[in-house]
Amino acid sequence: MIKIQGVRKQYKGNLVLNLPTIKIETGSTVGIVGNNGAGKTTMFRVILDLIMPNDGEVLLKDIPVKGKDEWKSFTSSFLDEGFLISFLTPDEYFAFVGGLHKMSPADIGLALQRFEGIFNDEVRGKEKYIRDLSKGNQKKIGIASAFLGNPEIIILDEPFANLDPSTQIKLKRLLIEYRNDHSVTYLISSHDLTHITEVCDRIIVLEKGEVIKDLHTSPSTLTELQEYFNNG
Ligand SMILES: Nc1ncnc2c1ncn2[C@@H]1O[C@H](COP(=O)(O)OP(=O)(O)OP(=O)(O)O)[C@@H](O)[C@H]1O
Repeated sequence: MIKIQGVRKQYKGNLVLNLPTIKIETGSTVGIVGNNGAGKTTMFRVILDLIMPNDGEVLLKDIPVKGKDEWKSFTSSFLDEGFLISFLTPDEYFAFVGGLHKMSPADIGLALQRFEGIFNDEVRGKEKYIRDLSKGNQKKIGIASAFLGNPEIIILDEPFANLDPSTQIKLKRLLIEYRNDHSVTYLISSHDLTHITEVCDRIIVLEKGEVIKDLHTSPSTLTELQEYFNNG
């Protein structure tokens, strides 16, 4: 269970996030949508204790993220390329992240097998540094790394952005298949309403830091979201 309790974040007096109590059940897949500047990334950064809220708190499996470390062993994320180590090759980076989870090279290889289709022979076994890869391939490395170590909570900020259409479809399938095989809670932001409604069972719409809608996905959700953003 993820509990977000009255989180507010201000920058220079501007309130950019003003969340009510939000409870996210274990095993659910929650999509966060909203126009540019709505507060999606800020929300993820607060959840991951990368920035401090002015008010409120976040608990992951009842552990407050602020001041505790225990939640880090079951929570993983990829928000942006800043998470990568650009002077490593992809394999060196996977070894580094896998090492943090005490995974053997064989276990890392096994865990990455499900990403082979997504990597499309452009990521593993290459002697190129991450900094020299395309934005899309960098994103693939970050997303794949977030799945190392069997995390229980995975937070992905705009995972479909910068990926080619076939990779987006493969990623969508992978997210669903992984969820079917493992007990995982996802928090995923996206500007792609079709992908997000296909993958998520609950969708939260943010606007100027406020929750505008909190929907359980149904056959009418995509139309409802399209109408909402059409009128925005
Ligand atoms: N470090 C910062 N200093 C000042 N303002 C910030 C800072 N970080 C974020 N903001 C502001 O907070 C608001 C929310 O930004 P955030 O990046 O969370 O939005 P977002 O929904 O992720 O947007 P996008 O879809 O463009 O990625 C924006 O108005 C942004 O300018």
